[in-house]
Amino acid sequence: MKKTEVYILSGFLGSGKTTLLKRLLEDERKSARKVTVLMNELGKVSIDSNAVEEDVSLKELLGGCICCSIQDKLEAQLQGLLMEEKPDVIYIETTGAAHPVEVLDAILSPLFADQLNIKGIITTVDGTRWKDRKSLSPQLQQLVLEQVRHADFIIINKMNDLKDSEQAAISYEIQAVNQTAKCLLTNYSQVSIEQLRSLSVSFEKASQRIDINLSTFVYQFKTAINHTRFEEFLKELPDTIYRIKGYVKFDYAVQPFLFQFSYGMPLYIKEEMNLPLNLVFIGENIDWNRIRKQLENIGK
Ligand SMILES: Nc1nc2c(ncn2[C@@H]2O[C@H](COP(=O)(O)OP(=O)(O)OP(=O)(O)O)[C@@H](O)[C@H]2O)c(=O)[nH]1
Repeated sequence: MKKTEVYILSGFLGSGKTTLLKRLLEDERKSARKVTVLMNELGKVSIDSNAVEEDVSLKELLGGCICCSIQDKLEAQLQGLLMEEKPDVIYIETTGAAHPVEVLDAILSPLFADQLNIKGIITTVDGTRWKDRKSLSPQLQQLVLEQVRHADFIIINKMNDLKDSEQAAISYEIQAVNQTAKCLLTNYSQVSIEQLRSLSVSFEKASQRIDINLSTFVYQFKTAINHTRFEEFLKELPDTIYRIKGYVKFDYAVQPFLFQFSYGMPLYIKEEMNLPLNLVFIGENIDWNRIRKQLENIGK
């Protein structure tokens, strides 16, 4: 089955995400790909949705940030989308206040993780804002840093507003924060879809690499497992596994459990339906082959 490409557009408020989206949609119009845009804004009314022409399917998630309050809604919407529209590509424009790891977490539902090819996180940076970022609150400074740190492609925008020496200093600083991402200095998010599609750091490939920032991994248990052995496995996990979610079945119960794991804390909720026993992992610099072997041992 052909997987749907997903691009997450991240970046601080006003850094050029919508400008980038418009540009990419122009490019997509020349291709025959079926495109869907998921737009997430904090307010109840969308401001940017008129950036998208009528022939592109647009789903809006209003009234909250993908990563916090409307995660379930997003999951339902994505599921509907994949079943009914089967797009070739989905662009997700996040609010400028979203943390990229949380956004990734929100779209990686164990229900359809194996239908998506998450190509990566593209972060736009306003060059002047970056230069003056010390004037932001510590929390926002941290957010801007995280958006850069977890990106696979970084677009440093508003270059013309900066002197040559400032441009050099900013790109040096940004590359020091994230050494693996491709970095481009531009005006008005001038980047082509070909440049993005060539993103070598597709998350699928990432699961085989260990020198990368953030990567994901999906594992499916074929049978019910021993709960104690599973708990032992969790205790030994590296603390750079930020998140696991999915469904597990234990040998003492007929029904499966919805399993959630973050910051070392497991949570199990009884599930009435039998669902595929997919587990989705998100982590940083993880040897997923090792994790896979450990899981295979539990399943024996
Ligand atoms: N001078 C200059 N302005 C730019 C550039 N890129 C984008 N802008 C302008 O900056 C403003 C914000 O750009 P958007 O693309 O809406 O930014 P955004 O990240 O989607 O903003 P939010 O939706 O608020 O998070 C708009 O007025 C753009 O026209 C650039 O390279 N140079």
